[in-house]
Amino acid sequence: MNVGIIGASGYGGVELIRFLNQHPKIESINLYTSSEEGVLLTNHYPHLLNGDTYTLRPLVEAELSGQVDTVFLATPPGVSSKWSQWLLDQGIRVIDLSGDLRLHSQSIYETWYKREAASLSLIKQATYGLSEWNKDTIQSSQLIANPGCFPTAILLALAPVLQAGLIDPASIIIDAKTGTSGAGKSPSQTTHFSEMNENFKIYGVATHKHTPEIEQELRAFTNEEIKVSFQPHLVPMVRGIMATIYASGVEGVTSKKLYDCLKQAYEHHSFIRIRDIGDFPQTKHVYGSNYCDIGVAYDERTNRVILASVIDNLVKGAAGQAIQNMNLMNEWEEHTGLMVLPVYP
Ligand SMILES: NC(=O)C1=CN([C@@H]2O[C@H](COP(=O)(O)OP(=O)(O)OC[C@H]3O[C@@H](n4cnc5c(N)ncnc54)[C@H](OP(=O)(O)O)[C@@H]3O)[C@@H](O)[C@H]2O)C=CC1
Ligand SMILES: CC(=O)N[C@@H](CCC(=O)OP(=O)(O)O)C(=O)O
Repeated sequence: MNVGIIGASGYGGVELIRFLNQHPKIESINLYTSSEEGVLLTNHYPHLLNGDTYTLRPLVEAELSGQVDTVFLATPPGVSSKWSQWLLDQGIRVIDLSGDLRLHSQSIYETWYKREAASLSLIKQATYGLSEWNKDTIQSSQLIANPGCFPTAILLALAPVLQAGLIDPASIIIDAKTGTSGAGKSPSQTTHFSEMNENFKIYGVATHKHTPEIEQELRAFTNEEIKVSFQPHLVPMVRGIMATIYASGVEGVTSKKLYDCLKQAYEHHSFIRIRDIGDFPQTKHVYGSNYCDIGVAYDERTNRVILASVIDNLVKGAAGQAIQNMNLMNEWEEHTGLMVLPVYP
């Protein structure tokens, strides 16, 4: 299969190349740029040199038409709304890593993203690509809205226990930490070394754009309106997300019940690893891989359920899940090209 990456020179794009390069079903990887036509990507990223120099191609219709079967959009907000419909009309499948098509409601998108939403007809064609939960709809879809990095870690941990009715949906508090690569490749005052080293920052207080995405998708597991307190923090590391989730337990809940519920939900999903009771994951346990590791405990003293979920934001939170979705769309084994162990230490 021939794939294209729009936004290939960004962090998500480069991570897509790392995995697609060793994917057995991929014949060619075509890279597109809106600003650096003809430049060799390996000038920016020498780590990619393996005989292939990866020339960036201009982002114009003639360069895409007939050249690619599937396109990954690893681009800032607004690009997907501009390109997706044209690509679909050419019979090209689209996997969008941006947040443009994840929210069903245009007005909710405009409130949280502070920009114009994509057309309703485009939004309606998109399937939310949480691979472990939406396999059937992903398989029959031409357009995937790849989940945000925080929602991926959070939904994977919460979905089973909410569906099983083990926690009170009205009591969810999510305290999340992320590395700086989540902000993309462009330098900024917020993320540069002197600001981030030996520092820990709260941001997007009660306003983060992943809040409505989490709430929208949680509704699918409870059939009721849920509001969550979601609070991200930037920590001095490059990759990784840890979401620590607190919720009140329902009567009779135990650590064992919670563990059994998670274990059973992911019995047939090789990328989700549930830790034994009392054992909690760290971001380094998933670094560079498509795994999501989840630990759980019940604190009887406070009636609080505590879940900790870790992913690599660039892999399971972006490029890895996007490739997992490509695999599902093509009915290939979902782990094709993705089974690498985390880098450790
Ligand atoms: N980083 C992460 O951990 C995650 C990111 N995402 C989402 O994935 C998307 C990409 O993120 P990331 O790779 O980090 O971002 P980067 O800023 O690192 O890269 C984005 C790339 O998009 C291209 N681009 C910029 N403007 C345009 C345009 N108008 N038209 C076409 N291409 C454009 C640029 O390449 P060029 O100038 O060559 O065109 C740039 O390299 C974003 O929507 C982000 O929110 C989702 C989950 C996790
Ligand atoms: C550190 C940092 O800034 N992280 C980004 C998350 C990246 C992401 O998943 O963004 P999209 O929803 O746009 O795809 C943020 O908090 O906005």
